[in-house]
Amino acid sequence: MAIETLYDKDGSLNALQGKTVAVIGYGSQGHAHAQNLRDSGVNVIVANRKESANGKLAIEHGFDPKPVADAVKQADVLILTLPDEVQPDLYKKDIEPNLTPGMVLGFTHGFNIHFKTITPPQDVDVIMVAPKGPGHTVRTEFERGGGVPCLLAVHQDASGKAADIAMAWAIGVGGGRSGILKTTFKDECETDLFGEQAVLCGGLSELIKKGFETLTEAGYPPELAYFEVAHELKLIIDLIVRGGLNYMRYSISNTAEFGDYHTGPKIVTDDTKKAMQQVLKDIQDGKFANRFREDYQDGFKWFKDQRETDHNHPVEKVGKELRAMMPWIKPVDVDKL
Ligand SMILES: NC(=O)C1=CN([C@@H]2O[C@H](COP(=O)(O)OP(=O)(O)OC[C@H]3O[C@@H](n4cnc5c(N)ncnc54)[C@H](OP(=O)(O)O)[C@@H]3O)[C@@H](O)[C@H]2O)C=CC1
Ligand SMILES: CC(=O)[C@](C)(O)C(=O)O
Ligand SMILES: [Mg+2]
Ligand SMILES: [Mg+2]
Repeated sequence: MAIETLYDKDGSLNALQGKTVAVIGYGSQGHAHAQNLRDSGVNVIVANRKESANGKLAIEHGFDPKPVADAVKQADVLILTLPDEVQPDLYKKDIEPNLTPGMVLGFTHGFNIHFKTITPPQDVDVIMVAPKGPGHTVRTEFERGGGVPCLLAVHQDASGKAADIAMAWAIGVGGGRSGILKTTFKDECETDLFGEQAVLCGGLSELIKKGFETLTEAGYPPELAYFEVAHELKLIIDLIVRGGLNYMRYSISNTAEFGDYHTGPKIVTDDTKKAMQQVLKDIQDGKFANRFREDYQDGFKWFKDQRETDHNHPVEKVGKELRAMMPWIKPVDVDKL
């Protein structure tokens, strides 16, 4: 079913003029929304712990990070860019008590509204602008004159202006340059969880790790394996981003294209698609959300164990060494962030 796609010409920043927007959480998404909106002429304040790396970065970027409750008291529009697992408790403690009629509660992912772990009062607007890209690229694309496509949704329209405010927000962060899709909190939440688990992050990480392990366990050098199954991915993805699978296949050799069709379905099989359908079902029925919350209540023990194991995967070690030899890609050592 076709979806309405909007661009800069379909809206304006007017609905945010004269308003104070508080970005709550200066992390991956928050630092981008705060700076992009400020660059777009919006009055932005930031809430974050001053002493953390993100708090210090906010100060470096010219903001004065405030405690959450203080920022809420000074704002007309709130943009919650806190971790999904943190939002419910912080909402109860610092946000809900300071909400006043006519305020706007904005999210960048529908998780807590969709799974009803946050239920706002009826007299505020509840909107979402969810970029279809990592927060750091929301900033870098904006800086280079582009923009990351965004999903836009209105969950509650107490003011009658919720859609205009959401559009001004989406335009202000650069979404109107590449496309703003009008959707619902439910569809954004379920498709985003599915995409990040089955394809973008979960599926892709396992493909890289198992491809690397297959080659190195067969005796090929780790450097060769890294370049083959990890580094070259961006070059392939860039072709797909510019011209779809067809352009990627146009650009690669006949040998590779033949192998693409010949072997692809053996790796990502019909059983893989059945597993994807089960993943989607577990998302839709809340099973994943419950698992995520349970582990959070348990101090994210399982999550931290997984993170530690993969942090030390051999592909990460050899990759760090090889990336350090390529200064033009601006290599990042996550251990130094
Ligand atoms: N990461 C991404 O690319 C995307 C994220 N989203 C959504 O954006 C939202 C934010 O995610 P993301 O940007 O990844 O989050 P991050 O983990 O990158 O940043 C979270 C920020 O919240 C702050 N924070 C955490 N706890 C508290 C607290 N108790 N009091 C004050 N500040 C706190 C952190 O500050 P401190 O540094 O002090 O801990 C940090 O600056 C989520 O809803 C996510 O689903 C949507 C699309 C993509
Ligand atoms: C970057 C993004 O879109 C994700 C994967 O959904 C996220 O970080 O939550
Ligand atoms: Mg996403
Ligand atoms: Mg996500």
